[in-house]
Amino acid sequence: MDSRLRQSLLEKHPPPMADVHEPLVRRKRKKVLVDYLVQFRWILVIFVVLPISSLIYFNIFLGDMWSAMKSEKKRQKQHDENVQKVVKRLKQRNPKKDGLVCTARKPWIAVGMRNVDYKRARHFEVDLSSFRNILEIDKERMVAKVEPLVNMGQITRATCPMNLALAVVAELDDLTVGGLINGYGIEGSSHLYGLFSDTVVAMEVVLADGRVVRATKDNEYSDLFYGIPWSQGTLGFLVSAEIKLIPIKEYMKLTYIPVKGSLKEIAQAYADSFAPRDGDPAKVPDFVEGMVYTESEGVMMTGVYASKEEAKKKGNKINCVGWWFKPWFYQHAQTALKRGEFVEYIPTREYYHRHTRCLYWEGKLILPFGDQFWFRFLLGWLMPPKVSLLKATQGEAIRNYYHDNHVIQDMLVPLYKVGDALEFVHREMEVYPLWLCPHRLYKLPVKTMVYPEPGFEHQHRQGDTSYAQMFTDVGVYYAPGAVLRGEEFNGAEAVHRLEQWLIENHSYQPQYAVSELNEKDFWRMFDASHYEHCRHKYGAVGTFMSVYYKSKKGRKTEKEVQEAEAAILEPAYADEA
Ligand SMILES: NC(=O)C1=CN([C@@H]2O[C@H](COP(=O)(O)OP(=O)(O)OC[C@H]3O[C@@H](n4cnc5c(N)ncnc54)[C@H](OP(=O)(O)O)[C@@H]3O)[C@@H](O)[C@H]2O)C=CC1
Ligand SMILES: C=C(/C=C/[C@@H](C)[C@H]1CC[C@H]2C3=CC=C4C[C@@H](O)CC[C@]4(C)[C@H]3CC[C@]12C)C(C)C
Repeated sequence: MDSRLRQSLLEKHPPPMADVHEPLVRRKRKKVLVDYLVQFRWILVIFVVLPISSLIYFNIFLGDMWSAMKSEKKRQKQHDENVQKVVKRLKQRNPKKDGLVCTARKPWIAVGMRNVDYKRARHFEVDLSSFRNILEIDKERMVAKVEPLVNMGQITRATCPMNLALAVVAELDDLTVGGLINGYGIEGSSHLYGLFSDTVVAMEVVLADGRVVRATKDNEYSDLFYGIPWSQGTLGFLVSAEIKLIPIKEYMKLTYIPVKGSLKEIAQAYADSFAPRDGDPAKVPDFVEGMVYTESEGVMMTGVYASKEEAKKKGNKINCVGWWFKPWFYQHAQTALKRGEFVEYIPTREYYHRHTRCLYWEGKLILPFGDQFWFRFLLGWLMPPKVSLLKATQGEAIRNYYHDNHVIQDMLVPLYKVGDALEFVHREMEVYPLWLCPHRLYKLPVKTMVYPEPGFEHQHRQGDTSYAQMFTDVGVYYAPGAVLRGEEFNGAEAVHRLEQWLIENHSYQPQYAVSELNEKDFWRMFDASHYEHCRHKYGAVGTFMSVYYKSKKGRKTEKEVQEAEAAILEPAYADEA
């Protein structure tokens, strides 16, 4: 059918949403200045962002080396002194005139997408910038004790040479332990270990009244321990965390499995790649991720740790994906669609950070020729641009462009609903590639902000166990099909529909993303009961901002700031004060 005729028919008789499997047909959109700013952003990126990024990376590298050279005892001593500075700073706050408390980390430095508007309104900052040391690597307890600003690049550099790693190593080098615990963190090992916060053994927290406590699963602060993940730093300041380590080997033996079929079939092949239907644990890989390239093509990747002896055996292919001139990882994986299934050995640390160089596939939009051979060879060593510098140089126009004409969202959905989620995204957004990464969602002794579906354990669905439901992060990052075709797209509306879909399907959206949720819907998605219990019990109300206030999109008005500050006066809170 002629596309104009189809469009006018669709406008006159819009089909009911639930039946539509085809993406919506939309009107053409006129190009405006910001389209050109985005199109030619590469000029600024090449001449300003990339050179400064590499200087910053080098500087940070020297800082990490400097920190590593200090003795463990010295690092611990400095840590204790810095904790006392946090306590002192909190005590300086005058609740009558100072704003509510948050960290002093600048909005553009954080990796997330939300605008962090609460740091642009009245607030009281506590500087945690000196908390960037690995305090101890305890090989006997298999635990790493680290400060919250330790990042993923730093930790893998320290642990991989010892054949150890955090059980969940979030992918981008710049992600910090503090952000991953107070928010969410995930990687291809989360089908075994859960989210980043599930791998934490103990947290050292400074509470609103200046008390310093160590919370674990089973001590008197266990409620705080379970309350902190997803709380966005609204219960207290995390000043160190003890995190589970696992033994690893030098290489990841990675199998690339091409899949062709409908989105539902791709979802099934993805589930089969890591959750064997017969439940045989020997068939569960150490690592897994899926990439969906079109509505009918995907590649599933499963990894198993391998020793260097095995990797170097004759006939095995070693691929050092971390070299600057190598093809971008998502494009390399895509070749499986033409080549068929193949296996290769990737050095483990390079594997952990495989999407860093091209920021998943977002790098393609920022530097359209960044994936070309000549660029990779000549300038690839400068990649990636630092997310913080991209944010610092993007200006209001590009920032809004990303909200209106781009999607950066994750949908955390039960595994058996992945097919539905893929169809939803295809229909509403047509974003490709999509990232699939499974994670366990544990049944905990308390109902935390995110929790498995009630009664899931009686359904015996693929991937589930009696103690955890298998979920999947469907990562939706890139320009939607409509935008690529020059058609109209309303990012805010699309995100709103996505969030409603998530709520209706017992699914979650990480709070680093831009959200359109109002307060009522926020608390329909997340459970408030345990969080509120901790807010009251640990005196956070009236000192720390609330998690919805932090997650809410848009500049804060003076009225909103005052309301947030006045929360302590509300009767429910006043009783406890
Ligand atoms: N692979 C993955 O898992 C990925 C995860 N992400 C997301 O990025 C975020 C991490 O980004 P990053 O820049 O490291 O973190 P951020 O600085 O963005 O911190 C995230 C939140 O955690 C709070 N927070 C951070 N440190 C502390 C602390 N020591 N004590 C109390 N609260 C704290 C921050 O509070 P405040 O606002 O007061 O500063 C903020 O609300 C995560 O939340 C994650 O969702 C993004 C990409 C990939
Ligand atoms: C959640 C995951 C990964 C997410 C990444 C793909 C995104 C996380 C933060 C994103 C970005 C932040 C700020 C930006 C500045 C803009 O001017 C351009 C885009 C971007 C670089 C943007 C790009 C995507 C992210 C890196 C995991 C769980 C997979």
